[in-house]
Amino acid sequence: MTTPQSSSEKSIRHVDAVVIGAGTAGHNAYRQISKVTDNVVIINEGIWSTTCTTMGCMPSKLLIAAADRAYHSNHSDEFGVEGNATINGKQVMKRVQDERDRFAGFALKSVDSWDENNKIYGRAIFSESGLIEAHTAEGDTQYIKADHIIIATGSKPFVPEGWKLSLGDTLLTSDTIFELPDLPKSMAVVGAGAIGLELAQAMSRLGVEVVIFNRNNIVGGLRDEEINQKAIACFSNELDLRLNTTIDSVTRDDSGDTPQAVIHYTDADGKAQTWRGEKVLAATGRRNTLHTLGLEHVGVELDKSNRPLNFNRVTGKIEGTNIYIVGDANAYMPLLHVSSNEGFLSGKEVALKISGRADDVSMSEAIANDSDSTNNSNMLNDISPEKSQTETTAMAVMFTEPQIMNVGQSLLQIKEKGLPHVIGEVSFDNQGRSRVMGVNCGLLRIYACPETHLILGASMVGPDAEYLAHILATAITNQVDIDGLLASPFYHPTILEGLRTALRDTSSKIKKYSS
Ligand SMILES: Cc1cc2nc3c(=O)[nH]c(=O)nc-3n(C[C@H](O)[C@H](O)[C@H](O)COP(=O)(O)OP(=O)(O)OC[C@H]3O[C@@H](n4cnc5c(N)ncnc54)[C@H](O)[C@@H]3O)c2cc1C
Ligand SMILES: NC(=O)c1ccc[n+]([C@@H]2O[C@H](COP(=O)([O-])OP(=O)(O)OC[C@H]3O[C@@H](n4cnc5c(N)ncnc54)[C@H](O)[C@@H]3O)[C@@H](O)[C@H]2O)c1
Repeated sequence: MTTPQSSSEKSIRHVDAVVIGAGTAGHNAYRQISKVTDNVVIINEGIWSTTCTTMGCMPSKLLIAAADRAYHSNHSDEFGVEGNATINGKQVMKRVQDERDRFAGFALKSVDSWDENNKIYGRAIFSESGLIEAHTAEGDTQYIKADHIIIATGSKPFVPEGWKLSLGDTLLTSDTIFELPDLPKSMAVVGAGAIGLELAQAMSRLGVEVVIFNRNNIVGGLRDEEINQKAIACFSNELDLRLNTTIDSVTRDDSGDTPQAVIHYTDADGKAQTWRGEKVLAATGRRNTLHTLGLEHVGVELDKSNRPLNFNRVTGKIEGTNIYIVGDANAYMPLLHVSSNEGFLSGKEVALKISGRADDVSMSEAIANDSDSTNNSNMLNDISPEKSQTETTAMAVMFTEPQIMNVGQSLLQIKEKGLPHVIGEVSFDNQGRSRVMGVNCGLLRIYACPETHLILGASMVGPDAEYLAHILATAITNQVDIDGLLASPFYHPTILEGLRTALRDTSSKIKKYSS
């Protein structure tokens, strides 16, 4: 519906709901709302195929898949299998791009099926009057008034100031690295977080000369120093990790045949050093863009880290407003499954409100009856009326080798809160199946409450960490205690038997604590 405004000559479109951002969170929210109304708009600048499929989770895992093939072909001598794999960089990148485009195609097919009248290609901001202004690529501005607003604007790579200008096209971010037509000869990866570790190891395994710089002595953002030290030890077996370094300046040298990136840095011993090579990957974090949206005009306050205040961690709703902020945009847990769940739940809640069913249908019933909700069933406990609303159990996995995983509360959080806890652990250095498979480097630590015997959290570097993460997150979510987990069968010989050893260690420490 379009209402002409005589005073300002503006044409204001009044909609039931607007979704800003067409990534995973925005797609999920839009799909739910469009089930109950056609009077919904989704505004998006840039790609419509989602960060995860196009420049995030999927292309990074495709690159890692190629890298692991290469690495194991060349590093199986101890098994009596000698190999000398040739890496065809162009074919590596072609498969990454072809498969990535296939995944992106599914997302775009869904977008194509949406009513063209409901899609606006442009950038949204809030005006002083509280209207949403959509600035389109053609230079038009559309004015929108919405009864419900879902902000799903994601995050962008953070690049230190001046680097783009100094490094030009020798600088890569996760937005550009998957577009390379071939593998570079050498690369500095700045940042040893999730993106830095995953991509540095993949590139190194594909024969690129890689060094990783990190400003502190922490890899993968680990908050348990023992796991951190173990991770550093495991990765140092194959990666050139330069931790505790300060990048003083970056420049570019165009004097030779190929442009060279140059990094001047101070190493861990305080010595001035220089690195030269073909590319620099800035993996120095991602930032949301909430501060650029004019949210102050609609009563949303942000903290120093650009996170919304008065925020419901389950649905993303800003209390006292009709606004939801979901996915990477709220900067609380910038992970795919969280973006997906938050987009779905906010969209579902808005759909129930629009259809006037919010009061008579509980969210759990709505989800149980929803054919799209299979991925979101873990949220049922969080939002059923019988239980108070709680946050999703935190879970993160890094797809390095060995993998890193964290679930529940970190050791740092537990200590800061002063919670009573014991720590049970297992080393994977000599664990049976890990040794059989030649993947024996790792450590798992489980933090448990000695009073309730419940798991508070866990951290691990080691093989199959992705599966252990899911088991432990399920136990935390469903409040299965240590004995409950130990009562489950563990097949022999599996890497998961390591989990049983850690649980037994936790159990014996609980007994000692209590006696
Ligand atoms: C290299 C890499 C690897 C990753 N690997 C994993 C992984 O293995 N597992 C995992 O769980 N997570 C992973 N992630 C994180 C995951 O990709 C994100 O958490 C997820 O994609 C965020 O989805 P979203 O919907 O919040 O945002 P996005 O998908 O980024 O969507 C936001 C959309 O909003 C648009 N937009 C922004 N501002 C505006 C505006 N003002 N107006 C209109 N539109 C706007 C953007 O252009 C974009 O289209 C990875 C990320 C990267 C970069
Ligand atoms: N497997 C996964 O789930 C996965 C994979 C990739 C990315 N992600 C998501 O993407 C987010 C962003 O990842 P990221 O790795 O870019 O960010 P991050 O915040 O995890 O890590 C950034 C790292 O860069 C370092 N750093 C920052 N500035 C630096 C500087 N000037 N010099 C040296 N080091 C510097 C930091 O100390 C930190 O170790 C993650 O938090 C995660 O949510 C998830």
